[in-house]
Amino acid sequence: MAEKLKRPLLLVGCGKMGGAMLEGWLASGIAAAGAYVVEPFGADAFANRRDVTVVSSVEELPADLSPQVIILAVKPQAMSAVVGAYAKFATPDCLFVSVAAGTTISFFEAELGPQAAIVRAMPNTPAAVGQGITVICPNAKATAQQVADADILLQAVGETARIEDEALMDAVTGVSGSGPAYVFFMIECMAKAGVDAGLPEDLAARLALQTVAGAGHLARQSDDTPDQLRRNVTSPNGTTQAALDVLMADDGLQPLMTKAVAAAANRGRELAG
Ligand SMILES: NC(=O)C1=CN([C@@H]2O[C@H](COP(=O)(O)OP(=O)(O)OC[C@H]3O[C@@H](n4cnc5c(N)ncnc54)[C@H](OP(=O)(O)O)[C@@H]3O)[C@@H](O)[C@H]2O)C=CC1
Ligand SMILES: O=C(O)[C@@H]1CCC=N1
Repeated sequence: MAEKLKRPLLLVGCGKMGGAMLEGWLASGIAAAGAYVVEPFGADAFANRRDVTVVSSVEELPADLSPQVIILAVKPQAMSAVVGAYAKFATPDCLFVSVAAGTTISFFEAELGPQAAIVRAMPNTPAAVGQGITVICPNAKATAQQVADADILLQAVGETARIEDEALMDAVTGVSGSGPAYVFFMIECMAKAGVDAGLPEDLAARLALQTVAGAGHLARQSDDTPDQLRRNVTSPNGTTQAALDVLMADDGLQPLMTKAVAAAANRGRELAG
């Protein structure tokens, strides 16, 4: 780990996404200056962890706390009730990173003040094991150093990409933010299909999980494209071809996936209010 934050990070909301990122940050050592967590009913998984202080409200934070980065990871629907209490931290040397789906940079500028440095980010839960991908989009007040800080922080839990057009964030959410759920569902579907084809449940579950994990690993390691890797499995007129004739039919997986991603992106736009 080359770079570490010089001042503490403050995580607001330590649920599934905030907790996944914090797990990754602690493992990477990036929060060497300490991490503070605000979580109303406590964050048991982090209560006794070194360098982590968990409090249940903003009022319980040390009066002299000067976080380098504040990560806002509460539900989009809760954000307007929560974020105002953090406006006191909105000085030029404090960066706000929001991971909330749909919630726009202009919303945060209105809540935190026009001087606030903000990065809107869309991570995903594989961050917990350092395998996430996060797309970031900064506002005009975020300095190059602060954007670099956000990048360092999020690279500690996986890959990052940057976009300038905030409107693309909803499509990003539809592909990678929500995407792990589609893959987990595919594991479930493959296992169920195996049981339907006569396999014992535990073997079907194991085959489905390792096949998805192994294929993902191969796709990443290989110089071949996913398309070529698919062809490598597909013997002419063999078993895979029979299955792909179903999955690649006009009403197969592609139109379904396009519809699913569009539904997620549309929901993101709705959450913007
Ligand atoms: N889950 C995911 O895969 C991803 C989620 N996101 C985004 O991350 C954000 C969090 O989602 P997710 O982790 O799934 O949701 P969770 O409900 O698991 O986490 C939100 C947490 O915030 C807590 N909270 C509520 N009010 C406050 C408050 N006033 N101060 C501090 N914490 C508070 C909640 O506590 P309590 O439950 O007690 O109310 C909860 O633990 C959302 O905005 C979502 O869009 C982005 C990418 C992926
Ligand atoms: O389902 C949601 O709204 C959040 C955003 C992306 C993943 N989970």
